[in-house]
Amino acid sequence: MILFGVGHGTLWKEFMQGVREAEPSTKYILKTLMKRAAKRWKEMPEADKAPYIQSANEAKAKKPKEKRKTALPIFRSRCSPKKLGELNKKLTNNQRKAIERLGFGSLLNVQCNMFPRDFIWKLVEHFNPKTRTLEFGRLRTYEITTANVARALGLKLGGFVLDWLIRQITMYKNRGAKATKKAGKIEAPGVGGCVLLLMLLYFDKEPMGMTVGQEGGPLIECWTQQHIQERIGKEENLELLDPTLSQFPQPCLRHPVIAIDPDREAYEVGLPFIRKAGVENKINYIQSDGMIILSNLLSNVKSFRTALERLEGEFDFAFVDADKENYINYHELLLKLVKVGGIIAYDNTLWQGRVAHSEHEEVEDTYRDTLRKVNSFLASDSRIDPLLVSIADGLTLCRRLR
Ligand SMILES: C[S@@+](CC[C@H](N)C(=O)[O-])C[C@H]1O[C@@H](n2cnc3c(N)ncnc32)[C@H](O)[C@@H]1O
Repeated sequence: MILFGVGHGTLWKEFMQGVREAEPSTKYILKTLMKRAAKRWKEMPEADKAPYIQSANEAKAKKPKEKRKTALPIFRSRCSPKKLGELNKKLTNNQRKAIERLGFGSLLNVQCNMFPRDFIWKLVEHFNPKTRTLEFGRLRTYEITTANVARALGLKLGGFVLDWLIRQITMYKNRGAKATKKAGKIEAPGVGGCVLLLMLLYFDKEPMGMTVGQEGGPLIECWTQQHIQERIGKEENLELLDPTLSQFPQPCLRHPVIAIDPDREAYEVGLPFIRKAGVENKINYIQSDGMIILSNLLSNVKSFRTALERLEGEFDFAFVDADKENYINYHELLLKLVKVGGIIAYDNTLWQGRVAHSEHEEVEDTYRDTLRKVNSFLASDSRIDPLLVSIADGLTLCRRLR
């Protein structure tokens, strides 16, 4: 919208005042008013525009633009139907024919220019590359076959695409979905392969009343952005969107157990005991970096919004036993997620007694200083009532006061 592109707050105010005075009983919707204001701006002689532009520029110079806080993406992917669509538009006829001859003609007709990252990430989390199935608890599993892939992408054979996808997701899971630092910036972990495919196949197997692609044509040619939005909307209505919540029986919804660790094997060490205790269905393991997940739970990322509404201030207890350098950062996020009166526990706060060594005593590990800082920070934080319990390696229990 031109009007706001140049920042004419003053013009808008004047315009609104004029509308209110001249048409006091008219109720316009904002969009209509904005269109009218934009038209007026367009028709205004340049000389009349000048003072508005000047005042907008002055206001801009006075107020430095605040950096928009966006949540860290959960994962990076090079899979982009939008870019593919843009590329397709630039192809010559000969190039298109060559692509068709190679058997990839359906990719020239890709309809979905949308990549719902959170949703796809959840499907990646639920995809078991060993069994080639999307697993949502024991009762909902969908096997992905090469024939499914071939149909979804309109290929003669889907084996190589599926093998590639499985290899990439296996690597992502084995590597540990850990954020990396590049040029001082935290980067979300990357997943290779055609991950969009997982979503199209899942929709095909769980259409939730939609008939897109049921004629049998390539799914990639059938699913448009509108279809995808509608289908995801249905998932939201059924409260299935967030697997964090969907896997729990109703009475546990308010208090799910979320276990975060980038190392799946570490989680699998405990799994037999979890199974023996019969509580596997109450634990949602997320293979990822703690900071990424906690900050996303508190962000406005669309599909996490449901989780936020339910989870902010809803946790009774949090246990932190990883990534000591981030304890203080976790603390800030956990103070939002854990309810007032709830407990946040930090492990290893005595660090085998080394935190009590004198300042000048030589020690060969960096965690001593880190944990000393953590201990002083917690001891002086008025939002909590901390208690350092001298069991095992030291466990600090913090009760949230406000
Ligand atoms: C000391 S072990 C935890 C042991 C577990 N709490 C227990 O008592 O059996 C530390 C774990 O933290 C995990 N970890 C390391 N960095 C992490 C991070 N950034 N986010 C989440 N977990 C992380 C490691 O993979 C490792 O499994």
